[in-house]
Amino acid sequence: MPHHDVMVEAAAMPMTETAYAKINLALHVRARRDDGYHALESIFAFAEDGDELSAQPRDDGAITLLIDGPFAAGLDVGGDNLVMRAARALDAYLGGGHGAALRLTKNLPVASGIGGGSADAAATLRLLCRLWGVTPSAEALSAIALSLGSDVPACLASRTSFVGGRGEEIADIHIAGLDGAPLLLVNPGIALSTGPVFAGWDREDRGGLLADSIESLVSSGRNDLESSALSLAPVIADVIASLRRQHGVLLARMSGSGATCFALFHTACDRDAAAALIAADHPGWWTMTSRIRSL
Ligand SMILES: C[C@](O)(CO)[C@H](O)COP(=O)(O)OP(=O)(O)OC[C@H]1O[C@@H](n2ccc(N)nc2=O)[C@H](O)[C@@H]1O
Ligand SMILES: Nc1ncnc2c1ncn2[C@@H]1O[C@H](COP(=O)(O)OP(=O)(O)OP(=O)(O)O)[C@@H](O)[C@H]1O
Repeated sequence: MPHHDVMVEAAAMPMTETAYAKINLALHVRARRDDGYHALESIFAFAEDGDELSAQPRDDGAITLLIDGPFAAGLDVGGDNLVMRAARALDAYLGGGHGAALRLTKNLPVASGIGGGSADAAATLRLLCRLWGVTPSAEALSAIALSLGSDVPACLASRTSFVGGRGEEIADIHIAGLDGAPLLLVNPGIALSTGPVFAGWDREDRGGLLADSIESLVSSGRNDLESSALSLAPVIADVIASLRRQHGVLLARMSGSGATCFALFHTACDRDAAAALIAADHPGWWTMTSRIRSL
């Protein structure tokens, strides 16, 4: 095959990125701020799996989006989609005129506390920087990310981190035994909007987050949004209880504003057995097996 045909074929291959599911291993809400947001302390970790994004260049300067996958039906491809908002924000920062044909395969439930939309937005920024051959400064990219949502800056690197402020203060951390830990996510089939869950927080500061091991995450970590989410969706208590009674569980808790809960396991066998038992008991619940992403 002549060399130039190989080049043409290679150029037609879409570029891809994974939008890694986000897990709040602990989420301490410290205060309601004057701007309506809440000051947080959280340990973010990421699954190795999530939504999938792909992009190809478009010469006409248009940005388009197609959505497929198991949770595509819950989403609109219009300008409100976080993928479109991220693409337009980056294009505007670059002065406009960049085209892309984007495809999102929506594997994660929508409005479920695992940052699906935020991870999609961050993955779109990573993908389009590659597609358009641009390297904005880390500060510029973080500012674009924060304009899209509080979780988006941490989703840019998708590394285990300590997150403070509204979500924009990010420091990498190492927690012994966490990298590659077998992970199970379970959602009872309920969408919960983040705003009302924060609004139901009882405004009691239960103290800061100091956790450097899985054991200290278990003993001193909390999710301060759990009781508010539970009052909106009581079934979350059943999800947490089903995870906690499984063999080989290290830590089980709700993630973010719910309703998805996660569990970390000693072994992949323990995790897979738990996933099978929970799926058999609750056929309407969504489950995903993965591992904690390590870099
Ligand atoms: C619950 C978490 O997922 C934990 O990681 C995040 O704090 C929420 O992040 P997010 O979904 O990206 O949230 P945003 O889209 O920025 O905000 C949605 C709504 O959640 C509330 N919100 C969000 C973040 C924050 N630190 N304080 C808040 O009170 C606000 O009412 C806001 O209007
Ligand atoms: N690509 C997208 N994927 C998911 N939700 C999107 C997307 N684009 C826009 N949204 C909207 O964003 C809202 C929040 O979605 P998301 O799935 O990020 O919430 P979440 O899982 O509760 O996140 P968090 O953990 O940050 O609270 C939903 O109400 C949804 O309609």
